[in-house]
Amino acid sequence: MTARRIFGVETEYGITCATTDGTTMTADDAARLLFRSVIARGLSSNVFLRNGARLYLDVGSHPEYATAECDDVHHLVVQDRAGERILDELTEQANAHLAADGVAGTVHLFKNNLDSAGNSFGCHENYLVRRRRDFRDMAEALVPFFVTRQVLTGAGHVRRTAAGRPAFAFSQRADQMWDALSSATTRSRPIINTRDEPHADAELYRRMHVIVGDSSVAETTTMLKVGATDLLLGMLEAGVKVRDLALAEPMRAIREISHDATGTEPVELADGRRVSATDVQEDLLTRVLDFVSTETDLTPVQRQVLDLWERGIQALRTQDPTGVSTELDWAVKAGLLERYRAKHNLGLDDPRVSRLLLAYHDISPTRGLATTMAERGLLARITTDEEVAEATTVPPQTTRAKLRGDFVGAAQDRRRDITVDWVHLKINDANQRTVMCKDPFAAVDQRVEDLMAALDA
Ligand SMILES: Nc1ncnc2c1ncn2[C@@H]1O[C@H](COP(=O)(O)OP(=O)(O)OP(=O)(O)O)[C@@H](O)[C@H]1O
Ligand SMILES: [Mg+2]
Repeated sequence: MTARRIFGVETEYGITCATTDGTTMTADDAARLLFRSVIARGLSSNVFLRNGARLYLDVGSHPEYATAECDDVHHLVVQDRAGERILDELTEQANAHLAADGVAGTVHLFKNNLDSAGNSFGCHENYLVRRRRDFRDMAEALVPFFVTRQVLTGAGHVRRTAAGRPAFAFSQRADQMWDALSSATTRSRPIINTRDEPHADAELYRRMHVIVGDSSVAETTTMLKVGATDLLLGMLEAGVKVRDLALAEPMRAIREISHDATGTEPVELADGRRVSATDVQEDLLTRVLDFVSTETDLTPVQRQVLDLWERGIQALRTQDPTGVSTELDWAVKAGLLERYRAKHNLGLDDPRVSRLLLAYHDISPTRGLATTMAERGLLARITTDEEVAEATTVPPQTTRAKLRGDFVGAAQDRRRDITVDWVHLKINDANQRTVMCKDPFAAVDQRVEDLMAALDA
């Protein structure tokens, strides 16, 4: 019933270079410095790594890490954290360069979605779905879920109201979205990007590309974000219809819901009913629970997802975040904010408060807050440092990522020139041998073994 699915998460990171000697360094310069060693190794700022992931610097200055394909939410969380470690290592190298050049500055990388100038960058989720004629219906049925899930998985944000006052909001991303469904990412920034690029056998599959999410710092928030979406998708793919939750104005609702820090103010549905984001989430969770009620082999992480989904709704119902205060980013941040402001008697718009909240997103274990908070029991973890460290070089073992990662690793070890993307593996020599891996579920492939053998030739 809950079929195996492929997922991957792309994270764009915010970058700044804080200098203390009056010199300035733009985000572009900092990003180029960050990628110096990547380019030196592979002659490109767009590389696939031996853990199967993609690391690149697109136009603009946001370094991006796209995890390899996973078929288990726990693995995905581990791979996503591995991306942070890889980028943190690059940050340390960049800082060592600066120090060697006598520049009094520090590069910071942030896992968030807004820079100080208000530019937005994303965290995209990818879900493999079977190709079917009613893809658009399914995507539309998911819109109310994506508009409302920010009350559980939003990163938390201090925004400015129209009157210029600071106020707590659920999401950094909600104000930046312009469309429910569209095939253009940059122009209209839709919730679901419907561009048809499956990175797989196009006759069988589509890749659902979700753009609306906030980047998550808490591992449990990533888990819930992807895990709940996966379960709901499974239910829709099995034929359960969700038609009665369509929103009257999704893009208006997404903003109103983000701005209502209680999660309980109603928004209007297409049928005229008025329900809150919490109501919608509770309704969807009830349907999913009903759908999986006869399921005997839910994975441990699926059970954790359902449990956290339920406790998140409970926290909103009771207006008491205690039960999720180490697991959901917005609640973790609200607690952090509360403690700090009580101690120092500061307003929400005090620059020290802004710096504190930003430090929650700083991926550095030394400069950022997350590592210490986890050590003090203020931030939940579901991975171990060992698992994450291993995932920086070892691909997921049960998907196509294994083929790619092993191929990249073998080529790196033998200093062979190759070209790789999500589907293709190619040796750049006179023969130009290429293998196409169109099945993202396949972790074993004789053709790839032959190709790896050809690396030794
Ligand atoms: N068939 C698939 N189904 C679901 N996810 C996939 C599939 N193939 C690859 N992925 C995941 O999709 C993500 C693709 O990342 P990438 O940044 O290359 O995205 P893109 O949308 O193709 O390109 P871009 O970001 O450059 O517009 C990765 O996280 C990868 O693991
Ligand atoms: Mg991308």
